[in-house]
Amino acid sequence: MTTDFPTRIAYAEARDIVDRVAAARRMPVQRLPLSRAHAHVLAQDLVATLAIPGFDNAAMDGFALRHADLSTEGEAILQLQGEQFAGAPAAPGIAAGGCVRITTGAPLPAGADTVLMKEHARVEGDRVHVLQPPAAGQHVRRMGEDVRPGDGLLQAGEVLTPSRVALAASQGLPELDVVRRPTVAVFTTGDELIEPGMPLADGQLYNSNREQLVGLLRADGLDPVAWPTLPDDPAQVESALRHAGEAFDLILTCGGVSAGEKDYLPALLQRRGRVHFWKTRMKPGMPALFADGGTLGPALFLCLPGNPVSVLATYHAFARPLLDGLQGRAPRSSWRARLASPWDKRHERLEFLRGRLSPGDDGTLQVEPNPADGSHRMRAAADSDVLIVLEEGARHYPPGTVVTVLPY
Ligand SMILES: Nc1nc2c(c(=O)[nH]1)N[C@H]1C(S)=C(S)[C@@H](COP(=O)(O)OP(=O)(O)OC[C@H]3O[C@@H](n4cnc5c(N)ncnc54)[C@H](O)[C@@H]3O)O[C@H]1N2
Ligand code: MOO
Repeated sequence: MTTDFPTRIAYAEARDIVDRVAAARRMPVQRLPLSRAHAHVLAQDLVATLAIPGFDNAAMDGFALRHADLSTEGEAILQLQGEQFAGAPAAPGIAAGGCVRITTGAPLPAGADTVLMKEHARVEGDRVHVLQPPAAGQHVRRMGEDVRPGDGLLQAGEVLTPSRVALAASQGLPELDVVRRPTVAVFTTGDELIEPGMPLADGQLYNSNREQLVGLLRADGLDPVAWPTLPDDPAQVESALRHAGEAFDLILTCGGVSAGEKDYLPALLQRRGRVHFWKTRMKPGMPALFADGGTLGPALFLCLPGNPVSVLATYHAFARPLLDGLQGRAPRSSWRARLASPWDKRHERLEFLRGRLSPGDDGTLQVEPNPADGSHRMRAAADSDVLIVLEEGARHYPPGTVVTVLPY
């Protein structure tokens, strides 16, 4: 069969296509209050306007003093001249030989340069005995030592972790420009599928991929909508996908994308959509198909194979990079580990094995491949915590080989 789209391509080629399409379909920017901006991809650079700390202040509860007053031989005794609490403007100043009671975060009174911890002092009336003299400048947090005005703080493309949202809050910003998250519709397909909780007849099995996909998407900060399972009926498949294709940014399907008599998705997307690629030289997940919706609507369609482990692998191989690209997310870090056991591939294709990560005796990460490598072996996926990426080409992997791992 001749096709007008790439097929049986290398994973790197498929990823290039995904990345290119995603970049051309970047999601719009929206301004959100901080409390709703969490976990979004930032769409602006953030430059500091405020110094943090905004003023010299105490790092400990105790007494603000002038270090020069401690230079006498023997135990210094200072005159208590007042109090300085957090939230009040800095006290006017300390006279020679004096000190001011101060709490953590309170501005340092003019002239003071050091804080004596409460535990290192003994107070008798208005006299403060210095039991353990602090070093010059000790327990003082200097204005601007963390952030200076003009510093670059955050960059577009970074994910807003709680610490980053907090950093924006510390600059007094009530809102941030973030990338709108893609809306995602999830479809499972196949007459054999039954929802958990319903009785199972001969030849049927429970739908496990829906929960898997919804969980993967939620863990990536998305809010997917799972549609009822599509029956193996081309008219119903077309109708449902057309409705979803008009309403969502991305349609994720699983099953019905291979060569079976009831695999209707490839023909439908060739007829009504524009296929970017179908079939990649990888295992599992070979039949995955990626397309523009065309007359099915403006959505992108990523059709994953039905086998549960293929869903896991293709989510990481294609869906996550696509979602990252649509949101302009900065590249994720790549993790590597040493194979704890040898592995021989039975083919040259790129392979995503399941494995369990553990710290090795020498402190480097080790990964133990799970021998149950069939794409229906869900239990092996549940017993594991990473996908092990074995590149296309090489087949023999001795123990100790450094491999890329994708944690899940
Ligand atoms: N002649 C060929 N046969 C197959 C090929 C091929 O190239 N030529 N590819 C094989 C590969 S590789 C895969 S992967 C599967 C993928 O097929 P489909 O995407 O069409 O998926 P289905 O046939 O619908 O389902 C496969 C398998 O997964 C089970 N399944 C489906 N959905 C769910 C779900 N939601 N929850 C749990 N399990 C599900 C389904 O019952 C099947 O057992 O095709 C090979 N065949
Ligand atoms: O490539 Mo299919 O996704 O293994 O069983």
